[in-house]
Amino acid sequence: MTTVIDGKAVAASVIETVKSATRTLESETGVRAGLAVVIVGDDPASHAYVSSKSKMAKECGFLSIQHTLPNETSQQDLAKLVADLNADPEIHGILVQLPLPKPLQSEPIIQSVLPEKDVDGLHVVNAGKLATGDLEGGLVSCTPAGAMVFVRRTYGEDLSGLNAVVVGRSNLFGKPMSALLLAANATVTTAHSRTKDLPAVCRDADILVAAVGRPEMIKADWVKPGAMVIDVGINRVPAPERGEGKTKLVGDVAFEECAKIASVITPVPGGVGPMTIAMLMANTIIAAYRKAGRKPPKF
Ligand SMILES: Nc1nc2c(c(=O)[nH]1)N[C@@H](CN(C=O)c1ccc(C(=O)N[C@@H](CCC(=O)O)C(=O)O)cc1)CN2
Repeated sequence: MTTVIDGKAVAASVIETVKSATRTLESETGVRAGLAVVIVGDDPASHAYVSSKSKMAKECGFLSIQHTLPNETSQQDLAKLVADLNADPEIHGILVQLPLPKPLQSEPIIQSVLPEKDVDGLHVVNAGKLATGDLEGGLVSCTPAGAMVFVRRTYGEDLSGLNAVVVGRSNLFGKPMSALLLAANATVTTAHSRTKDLPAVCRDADILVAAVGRPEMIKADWVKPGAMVIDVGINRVPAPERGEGKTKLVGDVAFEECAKIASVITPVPGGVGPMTIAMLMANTIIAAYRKAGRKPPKF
């Protein structure tokens, strides 16, 4: 029997932990966790994600601030906003929604967020801590942190003896996911578009993670029987079967056929996606606990 992970349910359990930790922190120290989310431009998907983040932050009991800036925002004005948020003692977490509209450059902005407020986990200090196996001191990028919750709930804390293959090497997902799996003692391969015989490499994986952005690229014969398959892709494709001009979301994994081979699999939608926002809340409460000199909860 294949287990299809219910990402919404797991995310809801993470949010319950965040809510309880928020109440404890406020009642014991008077500190209310604060999250600032910054969005530039008018991309509809980004606006939807940011609204969900701001709404969820309120539900968690945080001070939730959203800065919505126009397309024409200059690099300097955006940098000034980040500097102001860095200096604001009520704000424990800062997230700049990506991608930024052209010609804005995201990297200088990401690196200007104070590492201790970088709840996206993208600052080189946080990426470096993760790369050196320091999982307690830094903040981890939200989507891989969420995928690791699924892995821990399936296999436990120690992945010794398991082969993990991560297809994709982005800074937002592939690299931190590989580092997290390695820190949990898995034998990790980071595969990408230039990997030779990708299907054969994937077939070796006990844990196969797909983050390539190519609809349904991973096929059933790429999957080792009994493997755990985590799909991080979110691709909107035409769905003429639903009516003229209709679309649907699919992952990077051909779900129906791969579900017959895997023992555990995540769906799209409803798998890793909801964990991204839940782990942003988790990172914010971790940052607030650290600022207050308290030991943060574990997720
Ligand atoms: N600064 C950041 N920018 C972006 C990130 C990020 O982690 N930090 N990730 C993505 C977008 N994203 C959050 O920002 C995000 C993507 C998807 C989901 C989600 O819940 N997806 C649902 C489907 C949603 C739909 O119907 O469209 C799912 O998979 O079930 C949440 C957050 C890029 N930018």
